[in-house]
Amino acid sequence: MNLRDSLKLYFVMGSQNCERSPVDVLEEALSGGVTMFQFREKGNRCLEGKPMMELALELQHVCQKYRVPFIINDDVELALKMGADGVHIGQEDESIGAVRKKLGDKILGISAHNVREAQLALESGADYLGVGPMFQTTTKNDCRPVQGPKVIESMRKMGIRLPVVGIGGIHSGNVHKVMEAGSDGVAVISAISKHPERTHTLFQGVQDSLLKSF
Ligand SMILES: Cc1ncc(COP(=O)(O)OP(=O)(O)O)c(N)n1
Ligand SMILES: Cc1ncsc1CCOP(=O)(O)O
Ligand SMILES: [Mg+2]
Repeated sequence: MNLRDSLKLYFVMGSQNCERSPVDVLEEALSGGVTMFQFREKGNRCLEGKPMMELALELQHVCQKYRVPFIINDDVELALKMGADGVHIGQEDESIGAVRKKLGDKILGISAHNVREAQLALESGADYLGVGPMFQTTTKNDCRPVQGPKVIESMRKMGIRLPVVGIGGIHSGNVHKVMEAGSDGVAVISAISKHPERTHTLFQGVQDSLLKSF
């Protein structure tokens, strides 16, 4: 699968986001249509040290079973140590160019909140952009103000063709707005971690929007 297709339904999750076993949640999500996974063990009640590493390895194993890319949030050294498929970093994390050098040809995702950040990420070697927050979310404490799907529209208008996923407050009722703005897919935490059975409706929403755009 190429990267644009892998980004259709991108599940981001850590144990702090789950009300049940994260391994079971991921397994259900993957069987429900998730196309890419990011391990984001961060915030209140998150695991550290050996328990974090053990969980990461278990989740990586599940992704390998479903042949879905396994991405690590923030921690480039952990990603290299584990042989993960890539890393996602934000504007407050390590410099994009330095991370690209360390990663070689592994997948590098960058958070972008506006056209300028998107352009810089593109020039520094990003493979895809995570753009948000699209809508109000309570999942990330230090979230930037809501940008809305319009920011993806403006990136496209300015000629940025890099694969893009919208993130933040996305659920099956608003996924079409993100896709109609020109996104290749959506990245979600709570819409799946709290309700893995809704994965099908989200995936269907992405597929319907892609079909309509042809
Ligand atoms: C796909 C995707 N997009 C954006 C983010 C947010 O990254 P960042 O701004 O670095 O914030 P944290 O997730 O590290 O808190 C993401 N993780 N994934
Ligand atoms: C990690 C992240 N980055 C921007 S918003 C967000 C949280 C997304 O969580 P949810 O899908 O539950 O709104
Ligand atoms: Mg980060």
